[in-house]
Amino acid sequence: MTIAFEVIKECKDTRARVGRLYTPHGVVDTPVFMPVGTQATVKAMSPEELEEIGAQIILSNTYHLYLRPGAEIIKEAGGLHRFMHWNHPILTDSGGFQVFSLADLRQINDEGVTFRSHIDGSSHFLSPEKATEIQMALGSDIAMCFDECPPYPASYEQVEKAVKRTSSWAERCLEAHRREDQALFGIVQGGVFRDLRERSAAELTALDFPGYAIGGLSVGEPKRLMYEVLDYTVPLLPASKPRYLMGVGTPDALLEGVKKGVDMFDCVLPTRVARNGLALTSSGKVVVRNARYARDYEPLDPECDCYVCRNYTRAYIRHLLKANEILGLRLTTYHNLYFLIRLMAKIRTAVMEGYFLKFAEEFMAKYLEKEV
Ligand SMILES: CN(C)CCSCc1cc(N)cc2c(=O)[nH]c(N)nc12
Repeated sequence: MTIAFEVIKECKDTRARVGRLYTPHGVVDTPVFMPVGTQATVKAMSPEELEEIGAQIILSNTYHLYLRPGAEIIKEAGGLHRFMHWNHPILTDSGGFQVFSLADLRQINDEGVTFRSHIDGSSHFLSPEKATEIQMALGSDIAMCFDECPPYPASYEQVEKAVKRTSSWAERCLEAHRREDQALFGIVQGGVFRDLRERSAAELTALDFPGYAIGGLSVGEPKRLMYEVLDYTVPLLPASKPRYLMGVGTPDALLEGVKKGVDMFDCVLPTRVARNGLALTSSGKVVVRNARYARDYEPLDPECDCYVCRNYTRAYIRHLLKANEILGLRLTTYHNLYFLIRLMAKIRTAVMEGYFLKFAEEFMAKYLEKEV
């Protein structure tokens, strides 16, 4: 069995649950936030710092690694874990989303997708089989099916077509998948249309994947619409298998997602906003680049016990960011990742000890009390 999941504790007044995901590279306590390492690195962080922060599993991308350095090089290097010196679980996204969002799309048909590389304009073709082969070469613990994620908004017909393709491509990925030590997760599509979500979930759960992602959300739709879709989509997925909400998210969305029964999350937010000098704190967002912090000798978050908040001030980090010093990016990224990973640990404790709903309400009251 490449992957096993067990529910440890269910919340009595919400769908939240604490679980444990057993993978070839270690155990993951869920709910879990997965830092994104698109090009085989979580930007500005070393693997040792990720371990220090408490990262359990990271994400990487088929599309990017196929284009550069190429799956062959990573395979020759002994696989993605050896290549990037990360000896814990890795999940790779299939490239479906990136091809649609990054590449210069040439053609998409039932066979696959022809596109021009966003790096050098060279022409490429990705199919369910190829995306699966690349992930087998990378050797991630969890591979994702090659799916079609429609934009938002999208017409019913467009989303229906994407559901049909996603289901047919999922079967082809399953057919092509040959690695015993790698789990393949299905991705449910269906946009914001309930009947299409039901159809996609039914067709994918019939294929009996070891885990399921909810795709097609966090693509620009209003948050309340995402929550509405989650309310009726999560119950369609088997309770005994992990549920992964792709591309989410912010502290409020993580809490809502956990409340609605989601186990796994990924988002570029904490690393991306760090590069714009924005820190996540227990009282809300701190845009530490702002002049108001020039003489602020407090830590990014006075309530945070991370290495950065114990040793550096807002004034210093603001100086580094304004001076375009690399350490500024590193310190802000380190803190933002720690903040989200620590939030997930607090959530798991709250579910285990039966006060999750109270914890969520108190956290949100404080987090949104002011845009600092
Ligand atoms: C670094 N990230 C941008 C990539 C990781 S998560 C990407 C991602 C995000 C979102 N929102 C939806 C989807 C989706 O529907 N399908 C796939 N395959 N990936 C998705």
